[in-house]
Amino acid sequence: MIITDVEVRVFRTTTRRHSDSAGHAHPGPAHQVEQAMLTIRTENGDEGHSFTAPEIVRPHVIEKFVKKVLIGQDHRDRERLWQDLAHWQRGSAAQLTDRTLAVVDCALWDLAGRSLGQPVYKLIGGYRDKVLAYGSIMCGDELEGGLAAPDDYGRFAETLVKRGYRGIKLHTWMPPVSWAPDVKMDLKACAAVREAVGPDIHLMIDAFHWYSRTDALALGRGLEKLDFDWIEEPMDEQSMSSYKWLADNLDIPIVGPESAAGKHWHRAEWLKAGACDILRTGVNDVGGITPALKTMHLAEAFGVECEVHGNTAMNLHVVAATKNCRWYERGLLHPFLEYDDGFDYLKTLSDPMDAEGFVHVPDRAGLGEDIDFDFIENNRVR
Ligand SMILES: O=C(O)[C@H](O)[C@@H](O)[C@@H](O)C(=O)NO
Ligand SMILES: [Mg+2]
Repeated sequence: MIITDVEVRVFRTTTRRHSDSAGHAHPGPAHQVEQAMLTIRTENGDEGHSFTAPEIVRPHVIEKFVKKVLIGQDHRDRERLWQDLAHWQRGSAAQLTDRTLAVVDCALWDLAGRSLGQPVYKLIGGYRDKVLAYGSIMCGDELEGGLAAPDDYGRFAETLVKRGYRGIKLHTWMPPVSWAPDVKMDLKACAAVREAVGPDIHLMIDAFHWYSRTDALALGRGLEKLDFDWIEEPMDEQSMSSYKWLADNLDIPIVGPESAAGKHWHRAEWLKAGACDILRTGVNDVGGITPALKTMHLAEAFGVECEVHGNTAMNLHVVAATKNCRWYERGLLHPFLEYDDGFDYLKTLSDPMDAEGFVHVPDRAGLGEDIDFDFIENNRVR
């Protein structure tokens, strides 16, 4: 049970996802990027693994913080280990981020599951073994035949419904797209999708994240006419009072916060302030599965649903172990990409979706990621 080692393996993986100057993903030519696998090992050889960007687990962070907290400790003491790392953040000169807490916490949960031969959601306390997914479409672009016009979104939405999705979320156009942001164009894309899929498919929007209150109000009012389920992150989430104002002025549910710092503590303040109608959490956003569960339970105590941000196994296990969440966010999707091709370092998908739109939680131990260790070793760079 005692942690004896923390190891980072950095390897090359091929992807067609490219980030723009605002960090949003778009399709492009296949290229190689570096990925890191964090491994936490115990005295009896049990291991837990989790994946992240190499800079999140760079040597300074691992040697100065992670190893100092973990080595010599009982790996089952996830709550104390998480609290110890979280308390060190304040004095870390902003070097110990929520992303690092998240990857360490996920590897500890994976270790617990693998050592006991149980899926993580069953260790937490399973609620379901499958969940409806919404297709989370990439931000708009200026690619011919991509997501460059409202009808492109409509056509793509039709293919997603044929694939089995019962919910679709649009990320509309944002800078650096030359003419974005544009509320009217956002509403045209949403109208084209509603027209294309009909009244029974659930629709949501994740809009430009820095609209003014009046722009966000105009967008929300337009979405109410299109019977959208929710509006997400249309303004800077650092202004909680703006979201309180928007929620007071709109009927369509407001979902948030996704990107605001402060983990479950700040999300408690959003609920107390009435700044959202549906809360939001995400394993990477709040620092792990441990705080994501705290957020889910906090929302449940207020009778509030909490939607989980992001795909991958870590978020799927949170959704599978909680009741007050309707969807799994499967994405990001684009007409030029085949999401079901997965990752070259995983042998099978962590979030397989059937033709009825249900994602099934793999019945594999830990987070259930079917890791291709040979691929990682053969493509390892350090
Ligand atoms: O680039 C972003 O803002 C996020 O990756 C976004 O596209 C997506 O993850 C999201 O916000 N989902 O709700
Ligand atoms: Mg979002």
